[in-house]
Amino acid sequence: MRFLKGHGTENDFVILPDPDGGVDVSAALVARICDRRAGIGADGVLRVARTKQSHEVTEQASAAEWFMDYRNADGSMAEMCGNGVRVFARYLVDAGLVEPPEFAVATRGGVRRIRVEPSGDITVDMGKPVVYGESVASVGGQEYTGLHVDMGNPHLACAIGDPVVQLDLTHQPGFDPGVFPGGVNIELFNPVGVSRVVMRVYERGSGETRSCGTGAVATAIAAAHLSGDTTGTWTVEVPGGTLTVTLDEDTSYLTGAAIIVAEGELMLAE
Ligand SMILES: N[C@@H](CCC[C@H](N)C(=O)O)C(=O)O
Repeated sequence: MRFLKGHGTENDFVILPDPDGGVDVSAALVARICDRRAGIGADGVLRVARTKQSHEVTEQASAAEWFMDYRNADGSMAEMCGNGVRVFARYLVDAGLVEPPEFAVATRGGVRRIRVEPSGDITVDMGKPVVYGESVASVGGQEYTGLHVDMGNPHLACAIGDPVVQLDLTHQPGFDPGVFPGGVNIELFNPVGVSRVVMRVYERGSGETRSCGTGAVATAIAAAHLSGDTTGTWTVEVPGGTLTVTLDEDTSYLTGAAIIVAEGELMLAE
């Protein structure tokens, strides 16, 4: 099986091109591929499928030719991945499968519009975040109140008073399973300037990662909420680099680098 490896601000993915729809990505196979010692190593897998061959895609989404079948490192499915869809887009462009600079990609969370910037960065229209109420995460015995934001996938974005660098994110943070029955991605951030935050994330199904695109938008929403804003541009510094999030009245945009670093033949099988 052919694969490629790519990342967006070091949120890394194995890409499995599957234009004919023959690749069966079981949870066990995904977990083996993502294993950083026994596999290739990644935060997730992006299967590149044709929308018309994908049963999970709605009628409306079939306007996009390609469907991002995203899996977390533990093999679980997620609705959306902001960095993943940008790396997916980079692959489609490099492979000549779409016409840049603007095209659409179908995801379980709906169709996402992509724009390749003159700089080479990739912007994705992430849709309008849905803000629910507050909830609480606990890390290392400390409780942090955050904002429950739905980006297609669930997030709890918590502002903390101290620098996020000192947090121990080697274990799953606590959260309210009554609010998040399907699990949640937890962002912890501290503001470091005007419209600028530093963020770390513990992702559902993948553990701590060096970046999370949907999490960066959820964090920008939470930071905007704290400063009484609803629109504007936020710089989100993550361990793997810097993302830019723009919020307007109708939608949100995520911009950053998306890079393919390798390709090869996968020897792992079912
Ligand atoms: N890293 C992603 C989010 C991937 C999915 C997430 N772990 C979930 O289960 O919802 C991003 O860049 O958005």
